[in-house]
Amino acid sequence: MGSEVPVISVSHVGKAFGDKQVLEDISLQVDRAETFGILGPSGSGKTTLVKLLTGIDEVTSGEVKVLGVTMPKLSMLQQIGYMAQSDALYTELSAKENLEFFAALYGLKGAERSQRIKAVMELVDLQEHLRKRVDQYSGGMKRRLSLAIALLHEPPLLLLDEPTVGIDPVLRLSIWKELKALNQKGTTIVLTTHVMDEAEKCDRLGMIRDGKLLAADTPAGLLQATGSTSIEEAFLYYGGVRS
Ligand SMILES: Nc1ncnc2c1ncn2[C@@H]1O[C@H](COP(=O)(O)OP(=O)(O)OP(=O)(O)O)[C@@H](O)[C@H]1O
Repeated sequence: MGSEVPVISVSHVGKAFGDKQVLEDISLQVDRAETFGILGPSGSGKTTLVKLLTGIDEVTSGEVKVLGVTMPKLSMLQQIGYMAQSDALYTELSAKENLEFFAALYGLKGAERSQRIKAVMELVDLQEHLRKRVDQYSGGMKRRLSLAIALLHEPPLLLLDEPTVGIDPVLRLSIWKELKALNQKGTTIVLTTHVMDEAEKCDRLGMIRDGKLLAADTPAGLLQATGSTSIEEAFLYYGGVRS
């Protein structure tokens, strides 16, 4: 494991929008098959960091590498399944048409395409709504369809921005079960969350506040470092409420 190129390598990354510094000197690595959770108060820079990892945005300083390749790099989209915070769906099309559009983008064809569409729709429990137009979907259904699209091409890296918002607890559990199964097969997962019991399921957590990475450690390591008995307490220790 030690000799492998890290799936994600972030070195001294800064990001500014105009004169507003949003991320400052962030360095971190995520290894293959890790689940890395990004925690931080609203506006602390989590989405900005995820967008730098996808290559949608570009760093102002420092460097982001995914699987050894300096980002942004368009061809790396094949390697990444990205679920944005606001759903990027064609609402006037059916779920099936949305999935087919993205499948084509990822070069999935024929039987493999049909089989993947079926598998991901079953996973998010939307198989009965495949032909429904997305503008008739509820908010939670749209989140689930977005997750299905991120998983469609079985990418080695999943970048999920608040993946389970608006998803009921039962389905959330089954989605986590699947994420963990993907993990065991070697998929690397980076996600942002506000849900503390989800944070506990991550192998490691990065605590961000005001654009700075204050700590990155296992949940147990963070509890120990902060003298906390819960991740929520550790989150508050790192400035979860005050900014
Ligand atoms: N394109 C942009 N132009 C200017 N400022 C931006 C832009 N994108 C993000 N920001 C600012 O960067 C800061 C961090 O935003 P970001 O969305 O990364 O936070 P977040 O931690 O994901 O928040 P939340 O938990 O509410 O989603 C905010 O102050 C936001 O206003």
